[in-house]
Amino acid sequence: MEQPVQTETWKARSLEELVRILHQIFAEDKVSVEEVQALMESYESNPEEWLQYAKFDQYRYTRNLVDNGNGKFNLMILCWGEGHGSSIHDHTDSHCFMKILQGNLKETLFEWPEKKGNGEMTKKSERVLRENQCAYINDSIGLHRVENISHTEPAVSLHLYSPPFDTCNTFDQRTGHKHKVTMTFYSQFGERTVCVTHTGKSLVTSGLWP
Ligand SMILES: N[C@@H](CS(=O)O)C(=O)O
Ligand SMILES: [Fe+2]
Repeated sequence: MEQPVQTETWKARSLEELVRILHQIFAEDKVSVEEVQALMESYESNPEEWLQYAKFDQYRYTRNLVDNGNGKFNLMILCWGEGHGSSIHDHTDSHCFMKILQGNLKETLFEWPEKKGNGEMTKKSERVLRENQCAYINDSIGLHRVENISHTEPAVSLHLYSPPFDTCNTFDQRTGHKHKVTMTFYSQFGERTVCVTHTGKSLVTSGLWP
């Protein structure tokens, strides 16, 4: 992704329109991070448009696929119950955009641990993302953990990953040790998915749960 000479300013008036413009943008050879971020921020969250994808779990955050971006990106809605959060993780060399559709999410940034490190991970910064804000992260910026710290309000976020990926690393905050994990979808296109392995074992995994 690169910065073009001129960045177009789009306004997405609905989730459907947002998806349509994203397809247009990602059909080009070069995609501007700033353009995608501004476009995602321009969409004013309307729950009527995304409620069909927002499926919550009582215990952990869920990942719900909205669109597979013609193979170029994955667009998904993440549902965070009160107190739900992710482990510290990377993004497998992809670009990650995260827009808040409802509530607030706290994002804590961490430095990559030393190769031979064996100690507490270094916190770089933290911030609270509010409704309609769109954040961006990639592996060169660092690692993060995302949390809904509210005890009373659920939170919903819209994530775009390009290129799509389904494995990443989670990190132990005390030791910096990493662990490769596979992520799955709790639902796809509004339908609940049940993941079954070749041995018939049902995978309860969906997100990067601590
Ligand atoms: N990257 C995480 C969500 S987050 O905590 O940024 C995921 O795709 O599950
Ligand atoms: Fe993330």
